[in-house]
Amino acid sequence: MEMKSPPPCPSSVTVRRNPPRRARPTPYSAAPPSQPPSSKTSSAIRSFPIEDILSINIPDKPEVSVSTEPSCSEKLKVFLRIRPIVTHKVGGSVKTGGQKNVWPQNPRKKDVSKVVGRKTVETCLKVNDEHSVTLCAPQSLTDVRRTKSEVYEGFSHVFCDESTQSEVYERMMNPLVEDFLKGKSGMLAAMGPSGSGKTHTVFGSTRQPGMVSLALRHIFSQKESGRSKSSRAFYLSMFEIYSERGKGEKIMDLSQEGGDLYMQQSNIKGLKEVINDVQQAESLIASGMLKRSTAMTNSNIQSSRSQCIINIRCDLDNLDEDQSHTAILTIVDLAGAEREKRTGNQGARLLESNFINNTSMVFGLCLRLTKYLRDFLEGKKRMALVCVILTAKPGEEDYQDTSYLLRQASPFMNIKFESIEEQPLGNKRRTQTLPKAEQAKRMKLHSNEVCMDDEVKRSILHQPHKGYICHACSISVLLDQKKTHTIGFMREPPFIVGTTREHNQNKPKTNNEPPLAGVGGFIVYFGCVHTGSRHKWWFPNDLHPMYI
Ligand SMILES: Nc1ncnc2c1ncn2[C@@H]1O[C@H](COP(=O)(O)OP(=O)(O)OP(=O)(O)O)[C@@H](O)[C@H]1O
Repeated sequence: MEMKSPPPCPSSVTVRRNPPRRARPTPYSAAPPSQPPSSKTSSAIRSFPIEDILSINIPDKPEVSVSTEPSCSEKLKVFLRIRPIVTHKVGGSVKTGGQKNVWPQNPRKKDVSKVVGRKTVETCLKVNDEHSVTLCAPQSLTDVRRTKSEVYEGFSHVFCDESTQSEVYERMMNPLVEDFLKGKSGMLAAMGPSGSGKTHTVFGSTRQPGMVSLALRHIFSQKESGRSKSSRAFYLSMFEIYSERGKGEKIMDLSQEGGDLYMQQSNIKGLKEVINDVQQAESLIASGMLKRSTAMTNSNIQSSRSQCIINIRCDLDNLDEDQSHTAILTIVDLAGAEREKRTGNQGARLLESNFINNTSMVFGLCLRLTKYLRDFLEGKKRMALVCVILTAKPGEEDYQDTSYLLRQASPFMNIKFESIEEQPLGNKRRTQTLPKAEQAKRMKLHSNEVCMDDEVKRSILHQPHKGYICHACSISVLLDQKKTHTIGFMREPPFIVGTTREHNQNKPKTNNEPPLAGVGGFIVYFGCVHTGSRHKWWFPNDLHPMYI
């Protein structure tokens, strides 16, 4: 009898790196009320690293009304752009990587190997479809470490190496700009390893303008067509965050006469904003690019050595409704993550690399925490769309960089956040349709805030420190069972939005500190971007522990 031979062993196994998973819900229970508050409680809260974020200068009064419509959940948009393989000669050998002002002829082959010049270059990244890629380990690694190929899926869109700037713009940037023109803020951040095409995507070149130029042209073409009743004024600023020899970080205004900037309460002071027309805006970008710190590294002939941030601000005045509103479109070109081994950086360059890697990592972490920190990441910008474009290098020798990027970004795909729709400018505020009982519960955090009706206001005035709920973001200050003591803040899912400071003075200094002479306590700071208010709340030590 003829024996059938078993099927050959696959040389590589496909692993789905980011299968759709349900996040475990955050436990919704507080510590037992009987448990006395300890220093442990306050220190746990104090370790929540958002002190800086909370000091964002939020305007006292919101500029637009916020509806009480149920919020809808939105996904962080993550795009992947694969750079074409470029070869250049370094010391007689052909290397893949970035080369200044050399535009490769994109090969038409969709195979995993690409013919560049006379040399065949293996690629490590294969596009499966619009939303997924397979990362294939090079032969050398599969032999030694039995490294498997991995599928990464869930991207909003994968741009292959042949994609043009205008294709990327249409799919990724255009929705952001359209929303921005309607008064919604948004952010695009480009992240990826050094030399992967972040700066190319964001700024491009004269022949291939990038997202910033295309967005400006789009914005000004709308402005000139004067299609709405609103009057709009646009402003543009460009600055970089860099580190000199790894010592601290500095901010530099990249406008022509701009110099060093400094932070004041998380606001950048002295940043110049210009704009009248698209030419002026583009010349600011061009001169900013010349000023930006760049250097030659092994990965990129003109590598960005700073995080560059461009803000396009739009002040909308609705002539009919006598309302004004500000929206900001932020575009971030992050410096590329670098592996020391690959860049061969030393001395000052190495210190710079450490700074870049650290800030990129922190940015990555912030994005992972977006579902919690989104409000703070956005600062005063409401209802922002956040997009990330990952740029990847597909060369065989780029495997490690690309693998790191995809692994780091994989959790981004699952980030969802609650978005609360703003009413479009010019619409009258919706009237409250909530049941009376519910309305009574909805007390405001500050007596001078707007989304509060008179009934609620009266109840607050009578109980000025009992606990309030913000309509828009449902951050609430909880009361204990007798409704006489504040025991914490919560939200859906519950989380603390504040930081604490020991406060043992007998006599409170402000109205927010209830006059409980002789009782020590601590203060919780928190902010609400929807109502535009910052709050400070005092907790006596002998009250119930807080929700964490
Ligand atoms: N899609 C693309 N098409 C053609 N050339 C590209 C593309 N992406 C990048 N390049 C070229 O590759 C080189 C490196 O790109 P770029 O400087 O944009 O990388 P980067 O990610 O910003 O690097 P760094 O983080 O070091 O600043 C440049 O010469 C750029 O022109």
